[in-house]
Amino acid sequence: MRKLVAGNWKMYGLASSLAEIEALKGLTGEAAYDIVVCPPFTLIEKAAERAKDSTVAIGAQDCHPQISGAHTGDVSAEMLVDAGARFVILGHSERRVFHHETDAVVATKVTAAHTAGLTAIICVGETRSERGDGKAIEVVGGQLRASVPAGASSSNMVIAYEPVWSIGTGLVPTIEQIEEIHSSIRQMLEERLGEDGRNVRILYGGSVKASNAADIFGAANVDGALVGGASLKATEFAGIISAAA
Ligand SMILES: O=C(CO)COP(=O)(O)O
Repeated sequence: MRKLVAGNWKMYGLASSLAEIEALKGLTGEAAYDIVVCPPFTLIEKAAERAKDSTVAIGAQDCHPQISGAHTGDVSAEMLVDAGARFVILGHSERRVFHHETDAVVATKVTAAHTAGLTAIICVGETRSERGDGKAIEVVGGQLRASVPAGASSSNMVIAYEPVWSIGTGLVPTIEQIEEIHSSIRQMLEERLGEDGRNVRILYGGSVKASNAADIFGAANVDGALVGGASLKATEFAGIISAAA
């Protein structure tokens, strides 16, 4: 499967950071992979202009479940499309923790994203204590079943497995642990979507760097990466992308 490497800039990035996108455009000659950059809302339109006519796609990091309304400070999926986004990250653990987003809320947002024509990157992942209790597969399975709405398919959904304990910590699961979870996600997708479940890309996220990307991409059922910190530096991110070729 063609790999997808997505960068999640989180709450980092000013207009001056857009030079990173120029650097990535130079990489896309062979295009053996898809590249997505998800800057903060404020940079989406400018980022989309910079990425125009290249294979770098732009994504957002959240959207509101409704198409419009009296929701001060929120941004709808339709607005993201209007600004030039094609992807949106939904259900990231930082949204689940700091904004109390439940699986049900995530599912509603995914439906809103699909209605607007966006591809949703749906994040799931266990905490350190859940893994310690031997519940990683159960937790990830529960999140997946409840966060993926009707109408989701391989053409409008990507799954990102991001163990919470690995995000920003430098701790990375073993390849066996990654394969175990990714294969259970694949199985659930096939149960849910039939044959199309085989075509859904499953990304790994959590402390991915240029130095560990090749090993991670070599794991079974790993179809790319969702990269936080290392996506902020073009040379490091380019190293990760090259490992996907
Ligand atoms: O949360 C992440 C991507 O969404 C991962 O972050 P890091 O790559 O910084 O660990």
